[in-house]
Parts: sequence; C-alpha cells; structure tokens
Amino acid sequence: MITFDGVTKRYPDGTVAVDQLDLEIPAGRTTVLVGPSGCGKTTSLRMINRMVEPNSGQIRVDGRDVREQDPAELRRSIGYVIQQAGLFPHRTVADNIATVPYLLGWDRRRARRRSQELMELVGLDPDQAGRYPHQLSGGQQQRVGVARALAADPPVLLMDEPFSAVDPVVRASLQDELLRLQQELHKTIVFVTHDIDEAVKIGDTIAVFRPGGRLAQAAAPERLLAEPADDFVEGFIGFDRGVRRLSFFPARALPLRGDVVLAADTPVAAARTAAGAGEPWLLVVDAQRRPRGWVSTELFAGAGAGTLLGDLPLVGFGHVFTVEEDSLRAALDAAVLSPAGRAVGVTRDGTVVGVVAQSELGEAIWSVGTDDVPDAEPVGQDG
Ligand SMILES: Nc1ncnc2c1ncn2[C@@H]1O[C@H](COP(=O)(O)OP(=O)(O)OP(=O)(O)O)[C@@H](O)[C@H]1O
Repeated sequence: MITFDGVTKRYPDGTVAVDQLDLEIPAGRTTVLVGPSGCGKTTSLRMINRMVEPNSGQIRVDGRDVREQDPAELRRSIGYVIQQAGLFPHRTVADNIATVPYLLGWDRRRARRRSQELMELVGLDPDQAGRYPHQLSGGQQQRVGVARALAADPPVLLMDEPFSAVDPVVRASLQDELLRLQQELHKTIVFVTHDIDEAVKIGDTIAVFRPGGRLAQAAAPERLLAEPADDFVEGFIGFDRGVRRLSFFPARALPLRGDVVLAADTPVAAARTAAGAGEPWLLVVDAQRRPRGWVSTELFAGAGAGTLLGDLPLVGFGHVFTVEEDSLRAALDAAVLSPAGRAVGVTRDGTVVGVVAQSELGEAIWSVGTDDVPDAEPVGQDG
C-alpha cells in the first residue's frame, strides 16, 4: 500500500503542483491517475520514488516513510516506466533490461538469464536481445521499458504515460499485455494517463485530479462512471460516460436470434420462408457455422428459388462480439459498425450463436438502470 497524507508540492517558482493530497493506493492493484494537463499527476508519481520531494505531508510505501529511505535504493526497489521508454540508446535490449540487476551487482550470466525471461514475459522475440533501441518499433521499445522496470521484481511499478507515444492499435495491445501481466504478477501499479478510456480499461481505481493539483475523486471505474462526484469529474469523463458504463455489463444476457442465421447451402426459396415478413437481413454461415456475410432480402428478391445463399454477393459481416466474454459496449460497437445494423454474437472459437439488431440492443441498454453499479471488472477488454 502507498499512502499520501496531506502531501503538497510547491516548485521553487511558486507553482503549486500538488495540493494537500490524501490518497491510498492499494497493494497488488492498478491505480490510475488521470486529469487535464498540468494538474500534478507526474509530480505525484515522482514523489513516490523521491525524484521530487514534497514540501509537506508524508508518503509511505508499506508503512515506511519514503524520506527514511536512501533515494537510490528506493528507486531500485520501484520500477519506473516512462513515455517513449527512455531506453539507453547505446545499450542492447538485453543490457537495457538488465540495468537494475547490474546495479544490484548480479553476475552477467544471471542478469542475461533474467533479460531472456523478461523478454518472453512481455512478448518480445528473444532474437531481438542483441538489437539496439533504434532498431525496434515504438511498441517494442515500450515492451523493453516495461521489462526493464520489472527486472529486479519490484513490488511497485510507476508508469508515466507509458503508451501514449504509440499508435492506437499498438496501444491497445500494450494495454492488453499489461492487464495480462498484472493478473500474473499482482504489482502495485501507479499509472498516469490523460486518457479516460485507458484509465477505465486498466484501472482498479481511478484518481481524477483537477487543476491546481487537487484530488477530485478516487473510485473504482464503474463507480466513477455511474456517480461522478461533481461537474468537473463529469465533464472530464465526457458526455459518453453512459456508453463507457456499458463496458461493465455482460453481453451474454442479450436476446440473440438464431432463426435468421442460415447455412451457405440454403436455397433462396427456403431463405424466403425463414426471412418471414419484414426481416431485412439474413446472416450466411459456412459449414462450421462461421460467419460469411449478410444477404439482404432485397438482394435475393430477384434471385432464382434454387440459387444457394452462398452464391449470392454477400455484404461483409463486420465486427463480431464474443457472447460469453464481451460487454454490452462491444455488442453495441459491433452493431453500429455492421453494414446490416446487427451485431453477430460468436462463441470463443468463432462460431455464430446468433444476431441482435440495434433495436433489441437498445432495449437491453435501456434496462441498464442508472443505479446499477456492478462490482465486476470490465467485461472483456474492450475499454
Ligand atoms: N520543475 C518544475 N518547476 C516548476 N514548475 C513545474 C515543474 N515541474 C512541473 N511543474 C508545474 O507543476 C504543475 C504540475 O505538473 P505535472 O507535470 O505534475 O502535471 P501533469 O498532470 O503530470 O501534467 P501533464 O499531463 O501535462 O504531464 C504544472 O503547472 C507544471 O507546469
């Protein structure tokens, strides 16, 4: 546990970066500090490892005042990851990762072995051990940064906007990796970001800072989205907080239609019967019940009765959601992005369970009351 007790930081020019901060950061969980630029997130983070010293108040890590500890020693016991990784350009990947083990006096062999282990853990190809940072992609560099911070197995990991310099796709995969790592390692992670979606995805607790370095609210993400403490927090979360909340409600309760899912070898005549009146779209699946595409009733109106659905030009089936794992938000996303306005629900191995139209989704979403605050982790990892 990390505790901030009435902590204030005033820089020499008089800027109050952090003002009377009281915050408890639970051990083994991920706490995300969010807020607009300049509200004191980085300063708060750096006070934990004494890169910045507070003017007043106390910070304790596992009950021990950080001021009682030698700064260099303290920093070796706390992993630190920054934006653009901050790797040493003239050291190989393996040597970058082994920075702290070398400082701790580990012999070369043990440090190398640890580098190898960590490369695997963070999803890096061990063949890249001898490369230099500039020979890696931004996402790979960030992985090296995370591996380096984990090298001496510190209980605490400070991460300052670690994924903000990479593109959204790489960023999402780095977030997924961090979630996976955390399930295995249970570190006390303090993570700074501007991005509320990132905070909701990876945080067990979110601490929202307001300008002037004051804490506006600290709560579990689902609580924060349901009950922002004031107008500032509500404004910061954004007007789409309702949609974000859907991440906490499972998609498995949705009513899925199977009668409009037809095999590719179904003749048009049979499909017409299945479609019934007013059903504008049918989903065509292959012999393994994997989605192949949509066929509109308009499209097959002119086709011969014996033509097979699979021989008609199909419209791409778009995105799918996994019924057992995903949230209402993922299902809504899939429906909105689908050319048929319908979301395709699949099992974990990709076979179609059924489809749900936007209108039925609307009803399910409507039934999510404003008072419902599930205690669950976000369903799936869809933000
Ligand atoms: N060394 C410094 N000297 C003077 N003022 C500083 C110093 N470092 C930060 N500040 C100021 O303290 C305030 C808080 O800065 P800090 O970097 O902690 O905010 P932040 O929330 O992390 O911002 P960002 O999201 O933009 O990184 C800002 O007004 C900043 O300009």
